[in-house]
Amino acid sequence: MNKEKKNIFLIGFMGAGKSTIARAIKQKLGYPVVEMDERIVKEQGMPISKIFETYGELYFRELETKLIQSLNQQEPTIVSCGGGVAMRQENVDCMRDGGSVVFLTATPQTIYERVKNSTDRPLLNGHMNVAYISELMEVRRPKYEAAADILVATDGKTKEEIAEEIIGRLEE
Ligand SMILES: Nc1ncnc2c1ncn2[C@@H]1O[C@H](COP(=O)(O)OP(=O)(O)O)[C@@H](O)[C@H]1O
Ligand SMILES: O=C(O)C1=C[C@@H](OP(=O)(O)O)[C@@H](O)[C@H](O)C1
Ligand SMILES: [Mg+2]
Repeated sequence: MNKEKKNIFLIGFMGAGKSTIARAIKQKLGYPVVEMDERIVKEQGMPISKIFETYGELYFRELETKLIQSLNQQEPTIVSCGGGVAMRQENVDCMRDGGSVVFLTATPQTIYERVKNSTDRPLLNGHMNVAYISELMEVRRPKYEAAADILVATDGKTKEEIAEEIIGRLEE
């Protein structure tokens, strides 16, 4: 692993497993995890859906940018990004400066199965179906791909398998 690039940023669509895999990598490497959504929820004192509802999406996006720019680079950290973080070039520049960027993928069907009961992903409110997930994923895919150092498919793999694959590929 490149010692200058200490952090591991997990990016990808909602439900790709960023939060889950961040914890699985922590189990293996012992690095602390920054869960971006969780930090923002704590700081704002309300769930993501409430932040969107009260202040709008742009406000949330600004909070994401501020947070990613403030991340402590002193010790290696695993960063579980929100699914929209890689859509802003300034966020991507910041991630690429501070670490390795890992794009987790899953098919729209897999994503749907993973998030269908979720009530705190406001972008999917009223659109909880495979067709919409597929459409939004295609819009976002070029940005995820451009931001990433490596791409790891997650369909049909356990979190431990995915974590090991990521660690192995980053060590190459
Ligand atoms: N590899 C996997 N296999 C099966 N279920 C998974 C896998 N990765 C994540 N999940 C499940 O999918 C849901 C969404 O995962 P999460 O980590 O919250 O995704 P993200 O942070 O990318 O939105 C959770 O219920 C999680 O347990
Ligand atoms: O893709 C997005 O734009 C978002 C993804 C969510 O995080 P997860 O990817 O962890 O669901 C959360 O940050 C917010 O609802 C917006
Ligand atoms: Mg998450």
